[in-house]
Amino acid sequence: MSDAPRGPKPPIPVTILTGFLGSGKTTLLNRLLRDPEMADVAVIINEFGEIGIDHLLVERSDEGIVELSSGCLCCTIRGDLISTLEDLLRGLDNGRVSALKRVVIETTGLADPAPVLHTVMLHPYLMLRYRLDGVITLVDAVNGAATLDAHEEAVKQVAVADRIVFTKSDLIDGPEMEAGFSALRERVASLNPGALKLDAARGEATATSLMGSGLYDPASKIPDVRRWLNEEAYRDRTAEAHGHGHHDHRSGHHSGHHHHGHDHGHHHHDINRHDDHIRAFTLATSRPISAAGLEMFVDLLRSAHGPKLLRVKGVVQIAEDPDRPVVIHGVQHVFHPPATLPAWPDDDHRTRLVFITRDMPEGFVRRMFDAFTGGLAPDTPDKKAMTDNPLAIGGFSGKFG
Ligand SMILES: Nc1nc2c(ncn2[C@@H]2O[C@H](COP(=O)(O)OP(=O)(O)OP(=O)(O)O)[C@@H](O)[C@H]2O)c(=O)[nH]1
Repeated sequence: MSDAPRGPKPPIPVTILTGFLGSGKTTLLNRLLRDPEMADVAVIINEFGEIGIDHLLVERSDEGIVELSSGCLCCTIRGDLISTLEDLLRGLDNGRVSALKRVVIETTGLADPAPVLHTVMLHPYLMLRYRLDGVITLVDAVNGAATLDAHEEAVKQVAVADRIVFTKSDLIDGPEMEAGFSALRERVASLNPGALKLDAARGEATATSLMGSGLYDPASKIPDVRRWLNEEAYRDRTAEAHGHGHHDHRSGHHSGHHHHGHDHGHHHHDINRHDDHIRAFTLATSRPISAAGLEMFVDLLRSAHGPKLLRVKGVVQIAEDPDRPVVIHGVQHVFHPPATLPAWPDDDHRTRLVFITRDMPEGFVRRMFDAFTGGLAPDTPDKKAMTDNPLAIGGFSGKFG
């Protein structure tokens, strides 16, 4: 009965909002929900987290979906996340929900964000209708360092992010706190060089800057691979690590030598710091890989090393079809089905991948990729041996996980 075109509808982008307990997720959401940009966006929050949103609700509804005066839809998770996402689709399909531009899912503070991502990306039906756009992670400017020290999940939340928002920086007062915050920003940047960093107190955490961090910006026809990967940031970090010093992007703070923080870092001498397990690096090569080789590389990464992969994204040049790049996008062992772009967005046709890993060294990933592009170093096992037994690779001493 409707005039709507038949055939599959384009997938709805999903944004994950994460951040440790009390990092300010509800506060930020409350502010975002007043933004006209958030019209036709559905926000899914946990029952526990809804206190701060209550005063925005214009009506209650039995379905658990309410429309705010800004046009934003708000749902609380009544059953599980899957049924909430299905309810939204049902509402859209039967016209009860007039439009659904995007879904934002607020995760509980303690959570490892991966299971939420898995719910969306591995569900056979939901993955056809929803697509992961990006992950926003909130980091408390005052308590963030202690949280990163104490909780591995917090480190993971930072590592998987596309956008990082520093909250409560308005509470930073005096040189000691300034130094602590400066060290925290430095630490977050080395955990995740590519994510855009925003400061809530400076008004930077707007709907426009937070949403649409994925490759497919509905506003632009040509995917902005450069912006999405931001691999320059990874290279800058590597250069800094080799002694080029760092520049502080926050205006008025150029000293840059605060970050030793001996008096704040109780865990300074703790060799087991969670951060030390994390590596952020890029892999770029002008050697194309066969379609089958890429599939095996991704399969091997995912099946044997999934828990060690926090985030992987990039574009890959395929030997059989070098003019159309394949997009790779994975969070731990969950990968989006590879998508083929109609053309390269610019003159750079090299394979470019960015990785954030835990206990998986750069050299290991590089050798594994090289094995599938035929660029094997003479002293490494050949790719047959590797696919037969991925543990045979030199320098790797992990176990299947
Ligand atoms: N000064 C200041 N306080 C903030 C800011 N953001 C949040 N808060 C306060 O921090 C506390 C926790 O904020 P919430 O927004 O409830 O944090 P949350 O991440 O939703 O917390 P959980 O749902 O418990 O995980 C509240 O008292 C907020 O008022 C900020 O940018 N500046």
